[in-house]
Order: sequence, then structure tokens, then C-alpha cells
Amino acid sequence: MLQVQNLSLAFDDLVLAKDMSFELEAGKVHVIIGPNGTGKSSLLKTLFGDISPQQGAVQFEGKTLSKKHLTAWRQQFGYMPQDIKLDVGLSVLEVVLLGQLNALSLNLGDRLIKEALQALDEIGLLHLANQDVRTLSGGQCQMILFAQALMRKPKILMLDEPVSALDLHFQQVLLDHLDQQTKANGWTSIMILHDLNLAAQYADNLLVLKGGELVAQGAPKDILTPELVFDVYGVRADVALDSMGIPFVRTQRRGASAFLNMKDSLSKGEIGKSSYVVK
Ligand SMILES: Nc1ncnc2c1ncn2[C@@H]1O[C@H](COP(=O)(O)OP(=O)(O)OP(=O)(O)O)[C@@H](O)[C@H]1O
Repeated sequence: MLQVQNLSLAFDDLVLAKDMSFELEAGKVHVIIGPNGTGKSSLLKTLFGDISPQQGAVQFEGKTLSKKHLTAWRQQFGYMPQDIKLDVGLSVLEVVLLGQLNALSLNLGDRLIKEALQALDEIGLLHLANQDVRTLSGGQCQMILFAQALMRKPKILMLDEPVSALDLHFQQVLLDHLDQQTKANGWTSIMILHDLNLAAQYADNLLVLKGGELVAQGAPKDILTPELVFDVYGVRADVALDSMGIPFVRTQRRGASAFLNMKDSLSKGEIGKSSYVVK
């Protein structure tokens, strides 16, 4: 269980967390959603010990995050930050091997190489093993960094927008793999996503951040409502359940809702035709 207690985090006047508390169970995929700039990445960096909060504590399996024991703390994590550029003269296989701390030392055993090749095979990218990472596409880089995070065999796996560059096929490969591995190994997986439908499909537990607060937390089917979407994003959306009972969010076009509002207001005589500008 990863516990965050009374966390307060701010950069000068910009408050990203106000006395925030939550608990994340092991063996589950926890997905964080929220508007741009609301502090999702900063929260992950805080859990990793990259940012020191003004107040609060982070605990995992009875240990508390502290600067003194930062190296040991971080060894528990597989962390895939947002938008990492792979600008090193290494092969794909070597970058995946870097997931195992010290793997590129002189004692690089066959077992580790086999594991790294297997990790690449499982995500369908074995054919890239010997390719220079500087020649990969954006989506291929993202998949390789995912394989690297898995190689760590983390207790806590943190992925910051891991599918932002992926096509539909690789989105599914990555997210299905994450879900299976999380459950099989009892990892505590935490992932930031912007796509609410992917979040609804893959989150065992959804955390919704806005204005420094955790405004909702729970199973997507219990918390993902049109009201929540409007409150958090200012966007009107319909939310239906699909055949699996998973919420499906369909946004309404701004132009369409503005037009309906205009028609409504016109019929009520609230506005004159010439005064209305569709934004
Ligand atoms: N080291 C820093 N110093 C000052 N401000 C920072 C620092 N790091 C982040 N910020 C600010 O904190 C805010 C939250 O940033 P963060 O990247 O955590 O948001 P986010 O919710 O992950 O956003 P996005 O969805 O756009 O990726 C932003 O306004 C950002 O400019």
C-alpha cells in the first residue's frame, strides 16, 4: 500500500496539492487524470522524491520517503517520465537492459540479456533489438522506455502519459501488458492519462485532480459522470456504459453546444441575433 498523507505542494503562489491524502493498493492500476498544468507530473515526481513537498508524508510498505534513504526508496520504482528523448549511442537492447540497475556493468549475464529480449518480444519489438535508439520513431521510443521500466521489476510502476505517441495497436499492447503484469506481480501501478476512455477502460482506481485537490477517486463506473467531466474540464459530455459496463465518454462539440445554447436563448428572446458570437 502506497500512502500519501496530508501532502501540500506549491511552486511559489502556484498550489498543486492542498493537504492531499490518498492510499493506493498493490496489484491495481491507478490512473490519474486532470487538466493540463494541474500538477499530475509533479505529484509523480514527489512520490519519486524528485520534488520535496512543503508538508506531508509518503509511505510504502511501512517505510517513509526521506532524503536520507532516497537511493533505496527509488530502487522500488520503475518510472517512465513524460517526453524522454533517447539521445544516446546505445542499441534498443542496451537501453532496455539499463532498466536493471548496474546491468551494463562488466557482469552482464546471459540471464539478463534473455530477459530483455523476452521483454521486447512480449511487446512485439524484438526486431528492433540491435537498432540504435537515436533512429527510433517517437512511438517506438515510448515502447522501449516501457520495456525498460518493466525490466526493473518494480514494486511501484509510474508511467507519465505512456501512450501519448502510440497508435491504437501499441496503446492496447502497452496497457494490456501493464494490466496483466500489475496483477500477476502485485505491483502498485500509477499512470497519468488524458484520454478518459482509456482511463475508464484500464483504471481499477481513478484519481481526479483539479485545483490542488483530489476531487474524486474510485472505480470509473462509479465516478465518471457528465457533471464530473464538466466540473473538471469545462467540457460537456455524454457518459454511457458500454457492453462491458465500462463508462464511455463522448464529448459534445463546442460549436454544437454553443449553437444549441444560442437557439435556446433566441427562442427565449434573451439575445439579439447580431450580438451572438460563436467562439
Ligand atoms: N520546478 C518547477 N518550478 C516551478 N514551477 C513548476 C515546476 N515544475 C512544474 N511547475 C509548474 O507546475 C504546474 C504543474 O505542472 P505539471 O507538469 O505537474 O502539470 P501536469 O498536470 O502534469 O500537466 P500536463 O497535463 O500539461 O502534463 C505547471 O504550471 C508547471 O509550470
